[in-house]
Amino acid sequence: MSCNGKVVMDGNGVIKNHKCRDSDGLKNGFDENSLIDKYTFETLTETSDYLKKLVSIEPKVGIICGSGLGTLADALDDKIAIPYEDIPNFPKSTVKGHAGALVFGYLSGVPVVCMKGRFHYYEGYPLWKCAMPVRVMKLLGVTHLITTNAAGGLNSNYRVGDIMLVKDHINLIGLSGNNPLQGPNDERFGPRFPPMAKAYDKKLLEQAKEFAKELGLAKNIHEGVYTCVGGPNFETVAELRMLNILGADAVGMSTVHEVITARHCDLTVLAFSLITNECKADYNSMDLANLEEILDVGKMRQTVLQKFVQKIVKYISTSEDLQQ
Ligand SMILES: O=P(O)(O)O[C@H]1O[C@H](CO)[C@@H](O)[C@H]1O
Ligand code: HPA
Repeated sequence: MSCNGKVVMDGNGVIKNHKCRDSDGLKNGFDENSLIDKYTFETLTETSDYLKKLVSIEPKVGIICGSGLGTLADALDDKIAIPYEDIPNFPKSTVKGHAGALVFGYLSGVPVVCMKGRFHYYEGYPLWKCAMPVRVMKLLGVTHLITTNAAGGLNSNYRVGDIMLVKDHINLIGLSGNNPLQGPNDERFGPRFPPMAKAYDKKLLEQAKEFAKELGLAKNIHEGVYTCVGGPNFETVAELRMLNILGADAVGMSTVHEVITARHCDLTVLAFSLITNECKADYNSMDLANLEEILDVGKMRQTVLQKFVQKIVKYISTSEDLQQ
């Protein structure tokens, strides 16, 4: 039975024509937008094998470029960029500020792969699809993930242009029952119940803080809690107040599902947010977040962030105790 866009229910409210109700399970007949992971290990191996044949670079570090941060990929030497639309099983980027290419190359002499453009839940992709490139990175041989984002600053000490190293997250979408790991678990990726209490590598975070100071960012560097909302609308004042109470320091619409997927398959993770707007939980505030401003802040910080990431990648490649 196929899914033709019209949902047909039986008398008990059970969907009859949905592909994911078929008996052939994970491999075939799955609805594209099912909440449950459809990419099998074999499907993702097909994707990584395609890339391995095309590119001889064997990346050690994966980098995900946040909104307005695509220029992180421009700093690579000997770049090879492959548009997402040419990669088997890859979704496509649909948001301004996210170019849509996988870029292989070298940073400080270290082989890396960059996602120049990520996938967001609000684009209509289920979380497992948003996060699938992380598993492809793992299959390519990546051991460390650096994931970046543009985020609104909830912490009243944060200013536009500051950088927040993510020390922890609140998975708002996950707590309400939507998680990229939902569905049957394939142990070849990782365990059924992965711990998430130490998702962000402490040593890498401390070192990144030192690098930020060396780059003159001592007053601009923070560590804090990131929370991911579904978007695409920015938050209401009441929602911002709630996020403050929950203990979040920055809010965005990405990253958390990538980190969960990365930790599930045992990648070491560093994440940072570029604070692109200050979230004022005040009905009289005239500051309303908008994409153009967010992208401008990315431009303003592009050179220093390229240097920052370069230093981190070099450290990863040389630090004995971070080797996996
Ligand atoms: O998280 P990244 O991809 O950096 O993008 C952030 O910026 C966009 C809002 O302008 C949202 O997509 C938000 O998540
Ligand atoms: N809210 C959600 N996502 C964001 C924001 C914000 O204020 N700024 C950048 N991404």
